Amino acid sequence: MSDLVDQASQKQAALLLEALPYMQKYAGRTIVVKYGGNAMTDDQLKLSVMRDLSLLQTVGIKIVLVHGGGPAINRAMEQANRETHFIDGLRYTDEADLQLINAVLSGEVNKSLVAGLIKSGAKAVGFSGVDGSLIQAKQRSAKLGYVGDVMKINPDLLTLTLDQGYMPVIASIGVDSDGQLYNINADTAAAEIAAALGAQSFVLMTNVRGILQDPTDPDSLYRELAVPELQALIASETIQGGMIPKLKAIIQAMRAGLHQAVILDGRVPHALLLELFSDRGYGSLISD
Ligand SMILES: Nc1ncnc2c1ncn2[C@@H]1O[C@H](COP(=O)(O)OP(=O)(O)O)[C@@H](O)[C@H]1O
Ligand SMILES: CC(=O)N[C@@H](CCC(=O)OP(=O)(O)O)C(=O)O
Repeated sequence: MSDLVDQASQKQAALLLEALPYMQKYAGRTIVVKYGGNAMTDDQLKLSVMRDLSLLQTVGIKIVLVHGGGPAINRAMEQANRETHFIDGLRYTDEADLQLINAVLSGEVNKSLVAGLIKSGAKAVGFSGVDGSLIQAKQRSAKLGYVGDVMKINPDLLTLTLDQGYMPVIASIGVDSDGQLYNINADTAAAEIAAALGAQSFVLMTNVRGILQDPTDPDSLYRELAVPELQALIASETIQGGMIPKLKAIIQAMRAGLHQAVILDGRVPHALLLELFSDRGYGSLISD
């Protein structure tokens, strides 16, 4: 064996050994991962994220994957010649939009992720928040149409599938007791699910390194923050756009008992593994 191969194998073994205590720390625990539409930039990258999730399942971590799909919805709306507008970061949703959004999120995006997980050797099952009344919702306000607020999470279907060794993959569509569906922001849905399951950690994969002091400077990353600091950042308007619902969802989930959340760049290969399995951390770590 050449020296080069030998050195490379040594490095690989060292990395595995470094990861071991973290694998042990999370084994048997639940981690809720929110995979944002803006991090699903191409099929290759999506598959690489599914491989990482498959590895986490293989080492005994119970993963619940909640996904968005904003850009895929935008494309479908454009193709259908429908106008999109957002109010405070939430998409106004009329009856026809709701049908299309449900088809894109619960159909196209959900099944492509489940297929990617199966291709990566994982056991995965996809459903939306409608199935098993997982996400019980109500209308947020008339001015947003069929946008929902989460009233309650019914975790039965999640515990059932996790106990059978499957990874549940969830589209953020909710339902009320009359069977009316609602479009729900995926960050909010994921945070509510993390709180309801008493998850060990809640990881949000997006298209920035984490929470930035200056949104135009990737090097201005906050590595660690606590909830009161998040509130101050929102109040000072350092946080804008799509980052606002993320932080509000984390604050809400922490009030409901979540202890740890992480925001990281899901477009960086293996960011999830680097975050969970090394001392260095990777994105912004938020503690209660
Ligand atoms: N202080 C900040 N730090 C990081 N991102 C920020 C900040 N303020 C605003 N943002 C914006 O929030 C976006 C992430 O939210 P969003 O586009 O909704 O992502 P996703 O599709 O993953 O949910 C970033 O791309 C960035 O433009
Ligand atoms: C009410 C509302 O705005 N729902 C979102 C649901 C999808 C989502 O949140 O996707 P990302 O995580 O990729 O942004 C929407 O219609 O875009």
